[in-house]
Amino acid sequence: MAAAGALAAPGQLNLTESPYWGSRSVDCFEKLEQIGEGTYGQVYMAREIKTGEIVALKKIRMDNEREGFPITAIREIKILKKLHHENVIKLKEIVTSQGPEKDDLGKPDDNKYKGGIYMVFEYMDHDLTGLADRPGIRFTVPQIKCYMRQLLTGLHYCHINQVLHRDIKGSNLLIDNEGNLKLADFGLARSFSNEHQSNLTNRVITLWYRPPELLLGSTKYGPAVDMWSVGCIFAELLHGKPIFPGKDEPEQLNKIFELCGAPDEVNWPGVSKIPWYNNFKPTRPMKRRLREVFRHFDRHALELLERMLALDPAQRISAKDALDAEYFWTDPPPCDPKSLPKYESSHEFQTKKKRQQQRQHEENAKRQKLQHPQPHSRLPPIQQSGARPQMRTGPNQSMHGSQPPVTGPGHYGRPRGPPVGPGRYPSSGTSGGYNHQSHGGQGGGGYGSGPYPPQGRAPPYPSSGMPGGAPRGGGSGYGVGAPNYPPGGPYGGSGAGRGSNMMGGNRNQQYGWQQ
Ligand SMILES: Nc1ncnc2c1ncn2[C@@H]1O[C@H](COP(=O)(O)OP(=O)(O)OP(=O)(O)O)[C@@H](O)[C@H]1O
Repeated sequence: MAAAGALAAPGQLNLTESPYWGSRSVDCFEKLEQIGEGTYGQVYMAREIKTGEIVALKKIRMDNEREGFPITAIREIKILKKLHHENVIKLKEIVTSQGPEKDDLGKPDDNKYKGGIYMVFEYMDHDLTGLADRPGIRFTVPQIKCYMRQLLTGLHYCHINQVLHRDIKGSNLLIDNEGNLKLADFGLARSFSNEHQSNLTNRVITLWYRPPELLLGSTKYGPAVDMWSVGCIFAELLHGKPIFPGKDEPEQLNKIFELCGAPDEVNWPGVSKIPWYNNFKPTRPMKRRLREVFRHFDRHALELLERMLALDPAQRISAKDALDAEYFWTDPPPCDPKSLPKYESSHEFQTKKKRQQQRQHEENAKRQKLQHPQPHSRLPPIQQSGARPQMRTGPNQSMHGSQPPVTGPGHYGRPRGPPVGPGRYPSSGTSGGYNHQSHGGQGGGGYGSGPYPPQGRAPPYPSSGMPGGAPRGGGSGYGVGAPNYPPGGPYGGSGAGRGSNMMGGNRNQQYGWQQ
């Protein structure tokens, strides 16, 4: 049974501690390269000197000394010490650095005299975002089923152990070269209780994966919030690009309503009592269009997606029930993780960096060209007496005088920053709308134009993208019936929040979800 491996009685947590916890120095490890840059610190690939084992070291950022040890790190350590499952990242130990830390060249770094704390994790070769960003990657249906099943199994384990992850997204799903997928980054996770629902913050989960109940201001919520994010990832795997790439909270809600319909007391009993419902409820009817927009998906995939993307969290499918869905039990079956192809490591940080370097390189080449103009190699050379068009001037120029196209800004092009708040989100340009229909003159999806909730308890959403200022024409841009995305189409290969998509090279690529 798919779910069997995940089952563990609630409360049955392994609390055995490693004898090493906190007692060893980071000098027991040799840093090899940086593989991640998160909100809460850098992540390095490192080798344990004694054993040669490769691990990931996550440095806990202690920028703000006065606030002491960051609460996110305390939570992450506390929770990970309890969770032991093959689809949850393993925290092996905590190590410290006492005195001056060394910089990348091995010299003491003057700014780092305070000492540091590192979490030592098992090393994973990829994160899903980085893997999917590799050129030429194309996930097959059995592969998608395999990843989805592992994601759901890991999440089911968290949920029965009363842990909400609260930041499910591609870069937090780590994959090794044995095809194992593990949930990582429990910095926003927390325990919950089914009996006593206490108030929790609604400013969690990266915007594109954040469910409507949080966007509407709910502070009493449960595992269903993670299942919404899983639905977004599932749809992204099938569709080939993010389905709700909002640039701020109002736009995010608009995108959700355009696809999933507007919430009301009929489809979501109790919605009108959610704090910000009146501020954000659409002023015009919006039908649920998921089945229509994604009609090219496999029937069982669509059925499952419908249940993951239920607006009402009470009606949203649980991880356990999702594992029992027909989708996983009909042909083609999920593949064996071990049969998955092995790739050189790819983390979002590295793919972003490579893209940045490529862009830099192109800019330099352009600058060089401006300084030393040369005839355009694609145009017939201007005939000058005795002059021959210059061809290659250096190793950085291709035969044709042009560089391979860059697929827009880095994938998940949002700046790093707190996982909540507009600064973190893609700053622009994901407008577009469904490509087979226009919601003539909708001007932003018809939110009520009433006053926005005041700051404080109310949504601190910026006014951009709100009624009047909301992005016109939506922005979801679902390629109905067409699994590949023509360049310059409504999604315009670049300029969007993320140039390429989570699940494969770029937007023009075709994915293996069609049978
Ligand atoms: N165990 C690991 N093995 C390999 N790579 C890892 C590991 N843990 C983290 N990474 C890489 O580092 C990145 C950042 O890690 P993580 O998400 O834990 O940090 P964070 O500071 O919480 O980041 P964020 O701001 O995205 O929430 C991941 O996306 C992944 O690419």
